[in-house]
Amino acid sequence: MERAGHAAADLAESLAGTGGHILIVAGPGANGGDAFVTARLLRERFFAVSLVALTTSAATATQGADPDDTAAARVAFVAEGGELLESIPDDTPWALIIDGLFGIGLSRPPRERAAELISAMNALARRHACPVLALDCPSGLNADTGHAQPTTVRASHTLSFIAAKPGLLTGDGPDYCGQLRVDSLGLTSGAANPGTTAAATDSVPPREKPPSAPSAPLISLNTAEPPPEPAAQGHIIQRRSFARHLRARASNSHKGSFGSAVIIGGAPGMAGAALLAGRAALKLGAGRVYLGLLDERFGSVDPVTPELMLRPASSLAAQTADALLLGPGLGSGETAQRLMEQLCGGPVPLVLDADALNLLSTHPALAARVHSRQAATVLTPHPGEAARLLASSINAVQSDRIAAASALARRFNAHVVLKGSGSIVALADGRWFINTTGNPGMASGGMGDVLGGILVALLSQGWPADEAALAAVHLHGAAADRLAEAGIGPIGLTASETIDAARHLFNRWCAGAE
Ligand SMILES: NC(=O)C1=CN([C@@H]2O[C@H](COP(=O)(O)OP(=O)(O)OC[C@H]3O[C@@H](n4cnc5c(N)ncnc54)[C@H](O)[C@@H]3O)[C@@H](O)[C@H]2O)[C@@H](O)CC1
Ligand SMILES: Nc1ncnc2c1ncn2[C@@H]1O[C@H](COP(=O)(O)OP(=O)(O)O)[C@@H](O)[C@H]1O
Ligand SMILES: [K+]
Repeated sequence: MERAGHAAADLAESLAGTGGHILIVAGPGANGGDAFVTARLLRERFFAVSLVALTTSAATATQGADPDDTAAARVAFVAEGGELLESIPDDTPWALIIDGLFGIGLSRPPRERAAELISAMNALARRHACPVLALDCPSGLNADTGHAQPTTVRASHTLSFIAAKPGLLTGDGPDYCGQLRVDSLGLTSGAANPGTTAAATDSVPPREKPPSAPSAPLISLNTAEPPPEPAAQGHIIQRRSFARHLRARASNSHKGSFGSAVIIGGAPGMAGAALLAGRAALKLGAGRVYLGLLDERFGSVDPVTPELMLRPASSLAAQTADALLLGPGLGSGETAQRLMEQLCGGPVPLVLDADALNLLSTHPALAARVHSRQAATVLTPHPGEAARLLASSINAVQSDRIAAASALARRFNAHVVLKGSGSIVALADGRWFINTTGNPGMASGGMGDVLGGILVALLSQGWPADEAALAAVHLHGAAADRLAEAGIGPIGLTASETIDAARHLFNRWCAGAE
């Protein structure tokens, strides 16, 4: 706690500037303890500090917390002349607000005085245009799941202690955390999270690079259902998670060296989805890309990308493929269903997206077939598709994205990419990862088709399915981030532009240029 307070005071000092007034709100548990230590240290550094505690009675103040640490921090603050205020002083031009109300111990929605303090912090930050520093986790955000309560602190900066928590990186987390920074507090792996390496202290801007520690483990708290062995382990996806497959091409290679990707979809009115997937597969290096369109009126050539081999979908069922993507614009008619039945049992890696997932949710026999496949399967649902597959609601999926993705991975014996802000990749063996690349510019039509195309391209080039899923998700988001940094987005970013950016980045990664 003392170390947490020091780290917080250092950051607060840089955020508040000189001579500013700092408002600190302290809760009843150890998060409040961190706030008392921070307040004491900032007073020692001559800042004007106003500290408002949720409970001012020492007896109730330590309930549920580490009573010794929190009480000692409170006593030390008061002993050095600090005052516990009942309410937030009026008319103070706050330079910084520090939220030390709740951290990982939030156990119910904030109500009454707790909710009032959170609302006041948010309102004052808006009124004074001042930064809000959340200690460990913005109060009201579930640090396990990324689900925000209706009353949650909207921080501009979050300083998370020991390691990042999953809920800071997915769902509502990034919007409420602002710039995320992780301080390991000097703890080594064993102390932080047995069996993992320590988290780094690097600054993590929202939606961008995670801490650059070797494997950036996350503290996994209590995801709903315990997964099968090996024990579930949360990590942030980093390039090193799949770097061993990033390599330059051998000179003596030919198109057969990079596999055939087969993509089935494009029912009448939905050819665009399959074309986007096909173009992505081509530009991410598949040796040959066959596109089986259900809309047979479309013709046999895509004039924009004549390299794609367009075929009637039914004729591709027997085509030799090294990897298969089923679903972009597939529709849910009888032909789609028949093709699914034909192709699901095959011995090659299979990606199921979009309508293929919807068919899976309504046809138990197909689901059983997918579960018993010999080759790897990757499912790429967005939250709506995940909800249908789980016979649940989008709200339920979004309120615990890790649990939802993990449940699907178990149910279908597949690797699952649950898309959206902070995509979750849950692997069939129980491990799960959070992706921190990507931005809201990706909330545009066709972006998911591009992900499917990137994925099938990597699979056709022989990548193992688990690492292909991690790499495709990471690359897809990183490409969109690159474009947004260059002003091509987030507003108006298109799926087609993301394909070209992904190709550029992938080539640089494979060449070791970055
Ligand atoms: N575990 C560790 O090694 C460290 C923990 N630290 C801090 O400790 C925090 C966790 O401490 P705690 O476990 O005490 O948890 P918190 O301080 O997050 O909150 C727990 C307290 O809040 C109450 N509470 C929860 N939800 C409430 C609600 N909606 N309305 C009113 N009261 C509510 C609980 O009854 C309990 O008293 C971390 O987030 C971090 O800030 C740091 O000091 C660094 C080291
Ligand atoms: N706010 C966001 N932040 C990060 N990534 C996003 C965001 N919104 C969408 N994406 C990504 O964009 C893609 C959208 O996929 P999907 O919803 O299937 O789109 P479509 O059906 O139009 O192809 C997914 O990879 C998803 O993770
Ligand atoms: K907090």
